[in-house]
Amino acid sequence: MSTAEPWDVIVAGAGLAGLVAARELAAQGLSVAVFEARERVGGRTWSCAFPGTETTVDLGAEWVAPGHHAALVAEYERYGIELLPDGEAGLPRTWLLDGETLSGDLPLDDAERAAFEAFIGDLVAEAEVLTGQPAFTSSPGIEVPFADRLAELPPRVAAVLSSLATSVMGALPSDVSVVGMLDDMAEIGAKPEPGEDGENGFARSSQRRVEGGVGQLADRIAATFEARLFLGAPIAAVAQDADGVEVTLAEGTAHRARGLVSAVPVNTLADIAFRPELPADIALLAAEKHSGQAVKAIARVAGMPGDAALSMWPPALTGAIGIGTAVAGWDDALVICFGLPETLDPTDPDALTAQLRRVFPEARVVEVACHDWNADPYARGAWFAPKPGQWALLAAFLQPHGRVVFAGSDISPTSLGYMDGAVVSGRAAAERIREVLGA
Ligand SMILES: Cc1cc2nc3c(=O)[nH]c(=O)nc-3n(C[C@H](O)[C@H](O)[C@H](O)COP(=O)(O)OP(=O)(O)OC[C@H]3O[C@@H](n4cnc5c(N)ncnc54)[C@H](O)[C@@H]3O)c2cc1C
Repeated sequence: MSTAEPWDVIVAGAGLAGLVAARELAAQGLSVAVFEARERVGGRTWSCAFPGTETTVDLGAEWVAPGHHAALVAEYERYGIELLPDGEAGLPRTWLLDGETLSGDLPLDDAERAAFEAFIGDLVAEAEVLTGQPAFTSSPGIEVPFADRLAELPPRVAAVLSSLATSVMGALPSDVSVVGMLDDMAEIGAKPEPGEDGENGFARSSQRRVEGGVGQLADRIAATFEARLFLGAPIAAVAQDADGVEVTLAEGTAHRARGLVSAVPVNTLADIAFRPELPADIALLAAEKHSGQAVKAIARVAGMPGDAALSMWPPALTGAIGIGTAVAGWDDALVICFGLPETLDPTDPDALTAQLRRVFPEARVVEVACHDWNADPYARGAWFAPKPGQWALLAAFLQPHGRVVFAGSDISPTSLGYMDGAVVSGRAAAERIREVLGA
C-alpha cells in the first residue's frame, strides 16, 4: 500500500464513522489519510478518569442498546471490549412534574395511563408507516414540532411525555420534529413499561454501558488500521476538480486524493468551504443546524442515593441517573446529569446542587466533570435531533457529491444520532466512495 500523496481517499474526521470508513477502505488495499481536527480520536465519544479517581467516565456517548445496536456491539466484540451488566434497569424513578414530586415508572392514574398508551400506540402505528419507506422520506403532517402533538393530552400525560422526549432528543419538544421521535420508536420500540428483558425503548432504562468507557473503541480502531492519521489537523476547504479533491487544512497545507469521505458532524459542515458548493438540502441543514443541544455532567454527589433516576418537567435537569457508589472508597454517588444549555450550567456545582435538592434535600455536588459539546467548534451540538422540516433534507447525504461522500451518525438511515449509526454509516460510506472511484 502506498502512503504517499495523492491518496486514494482522504477521510475528514476521526469519530467512529470516519475511523470505520478508513479501516474498511484500508482493508481493501486503498491508501487512506484521516485528518482529524482535535488532538484525539473518538469525536463525541470521550472517556476519561473522573477527577481524583481511576474511575472512567464518559463525557459524551455512554449507552449501548445491545438489542438494537448490532453493528456497534459487533465492533466491541471484535476488539474484546466488554459491556457492563445493566445496572440501570428498574432504578427507582422520581418525577418532578410542574412542581409536584411523584414516584414510579410512570406516575399516572388509570385514565392518564390509558391516554398515554393510546398516544404511544398512535405514534407506533405512524412509525410503522415510515418503516420500509426509502430512507428519510417525509409524509404530510410528520414534520411538525413534537410539542404540537402533546397539546390535546391531559396535562400530566403531556408533562411525562415532554420530559421523556426531551431526554431522548436532547432538545425541547417544541424544537424537534415529530419524525425524530417516530424514527426512534420505529427502531427501538416504544413500550410504556419495562418488558421482561428490562427493555424500555422510550425511557431508555435498560441500556448498557461499556467497561472502561466507550471511548476505547475509537482508540482501538485507530491503533489497528493501516491508514495515516493526522491529529490537530482541521480541514478548512475541500475543492474538487476533474482528477480528484484537494483538501486544505486550517494551517494552510494542501493534500490531494481521488475522493473524500466527509465524516464531520452536520453542525460543523458549514465551517468547511466546499467547491463546488454543497447540494442545496445539505447546505440548508448545515446552515440551520439540528436541535440536539443536551448538556451532560457527571457529578460526585454526597447525600443522594446512588441507585436513583430523576426526570423533570419543565426541565432544569432533563434527567439524572445515579450509578451507585461506583468509585471505590466513596460513600458518595456518581450521578450522570443531563440538561439543556438554557436551563443548566453543568460546570457549576452549586447550580447542579440546587436542582438535585428539589428532590433530594441532602444532595450536595462535590465535583463535576463535563465537556461543553455545544461550544466545541468540532461538534457544535450533542446528538442529532431534527428540527421540523429537516428530516427530508437528510436524503441528500446518501448521494455522492461528485467525489465526496458523507458519513456520520447525524445522517445515518439506521440508528440516527447513535454510535451505532456512526458505525453503520462509516461502512456504507466506504462502499459508496469505492463505487465513485471504481475501486
Ligand atoms: C453528551 C452526549 C451523549 C451521548 N450519548 C450517547 C449514548 O449514550 N449512546 C449513543 O449511542 N450515542 C450517544 N451520543 C451520540 C454519539 O456520541 C454520536 O452519535 C457518535 O459518537 C457520532 O459519531 P460520528 O463519527 O458520526 O461523529 P463525531 O464523533 O462527532 O466525529 C466527527 C469528527 O470530526 C472531527 N471534525 C469536525 N470538524 C472537522 C474538520 N473541519 N476537520 C477535521 N475534523 C473535523 C471532530 O473533531 C470529530 O472527531 C451522545 C452524544 C453526546 C454529545
